[in-house]
Amino acid sequence: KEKVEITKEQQALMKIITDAYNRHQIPQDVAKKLLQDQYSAEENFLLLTEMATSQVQVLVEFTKNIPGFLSLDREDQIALLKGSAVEAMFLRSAQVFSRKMPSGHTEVLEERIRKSGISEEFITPMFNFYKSIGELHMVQEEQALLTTVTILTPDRPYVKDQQAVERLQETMLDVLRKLCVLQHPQEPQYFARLLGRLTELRTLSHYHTEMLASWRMN
Ligand SMILES: O=C(NC1CCCCC1)[C@H]([C@@H]1CCCCO1)n1c(-c2ccc(Cl)cc2)nc2cc(F)c(Cl)cc21
Repeated sequence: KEKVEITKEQQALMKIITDAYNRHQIPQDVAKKLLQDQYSAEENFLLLTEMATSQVQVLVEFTKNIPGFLSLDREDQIALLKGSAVEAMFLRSAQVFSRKMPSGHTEVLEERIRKSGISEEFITPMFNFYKSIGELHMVQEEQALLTTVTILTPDRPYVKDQQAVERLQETMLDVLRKLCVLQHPQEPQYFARLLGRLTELRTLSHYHTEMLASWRMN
């Protein structure tokens, strides 16, 4: 049973990434808005586009704090951002949905999103993903590292120097793996479960264009 230990450098790396992740929250809290008022399908669609747009800006700022990211080829940086923006948006939506809320709030939030205009066929896979993320009860360091690992996916379209991205992603995966072992000692397969969510996330993201195109406007 090897003793898992996070090195000083890995500790520092994790702090930089987690602080950056927490700093770059979405300006106005979309969950609060949805809990306060009931919006029409058009208003919900507008809210989603506004949120997604501000999320992209947040993502760009966040990646600047990923050690090594700015040393990548500039065009590769853009390819990584473009390739991960939708996944990062769904991952953040899942994390917002899974936040501990006063009793009854999550149910209201779910109901409002179910009725927001999204086509029926996408509701189930989307909430299955949100609930599978919620069940992991990730600590904020794990959330930040999981988003970082998603951004640093080497096989995004148009990435030229995949090796350089792979090296960075490996560095982050090593920290995440150790963190999972230390945070969830009772669950040796926790890290594997976490990575399995990234596969589900990629599938959900394939629906994104169709989800927008089929938004049920009145
Ligand atoms: O604005 C949203 N998410 C932002 C995106 C940037 C990061 C912060 C969260 C959307 C909007 C809100 C208005 C109704 C329709 O869903 N949203 C989605 C969602 C995302 C993609 C599509 Cl195509 C459909 C729905 N899932 C959510 C889960 C949630 F818990 C909350 Cl609070 C909002 C959620």
